[in-house]
Amino acid sequence: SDTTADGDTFVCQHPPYRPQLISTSPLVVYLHDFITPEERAHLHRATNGTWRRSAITSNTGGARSAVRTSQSTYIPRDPVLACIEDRALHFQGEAVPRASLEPLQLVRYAPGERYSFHSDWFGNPAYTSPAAGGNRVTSFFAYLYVSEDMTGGGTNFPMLEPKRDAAWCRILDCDDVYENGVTFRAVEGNAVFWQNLREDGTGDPRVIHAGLPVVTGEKIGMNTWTREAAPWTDGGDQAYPEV
Ligand SMILES: O=C(O)CCC(=O)C(=O)O
Ligand SMILES: [Fe+2]
Repeated sequence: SDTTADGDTFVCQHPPYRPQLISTSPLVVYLHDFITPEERAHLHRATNGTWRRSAITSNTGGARSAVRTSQSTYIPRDPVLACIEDRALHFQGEAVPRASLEPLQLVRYAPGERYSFHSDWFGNPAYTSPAAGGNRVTSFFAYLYVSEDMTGGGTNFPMLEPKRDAAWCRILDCDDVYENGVTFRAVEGNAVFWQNLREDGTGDPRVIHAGLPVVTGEKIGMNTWTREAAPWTDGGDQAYPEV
């Protein structure tokens, strides 16, 4: 067991999360119960007072933009974050070094806030040198907190083939029109995993997506990005990039 900054005793126990294949090309996998209630509660508490207006490196070089109107924060790595990192690395086969994980980024949306269509991979080579970490190979976006009254706030992938079987409607927005592709509902504890880069290392345009506007309530999510290179030091406090 280990102790977090707020004095909790925490034992890293990976939940029996359940994967569902959404698409093989591009690879998109939905993960049920990826973040435990205890982890979510801890992360929610730890964000208290640390939120700042979100920035975007890929489009604006770290500037604030109307494209992304949410608030973001980074929590220094603690036993809870390290446990989630272990899970994300394990999911990708253990060969991925921890130092290729960007510091986990939390993002919070109030009513009217959103992240317009974007790719998580960088199109600008200025951000993908080996020293900068290379490009973002994969993304996990996890729903950490969704208030009871939250409406809107899905994660939309317009290029993915929609699923029409009603069995999917618990996790996908089945009211959406066919042309909009796939919209994941924000369901606490669940996560979406996808591959950003094609085999040749170029960014895959089929995984563009948006955090749709939250209409009522509040949504908090978390990005876990795995980079091509491994510039981040293992453990310890690090300089957090503006992304
Ligand atoms: O809020 C969402 O649903 C998606 C957020 C996102 O795509 C990002 O932060 O890169
Ligand atoms: Fe994104």
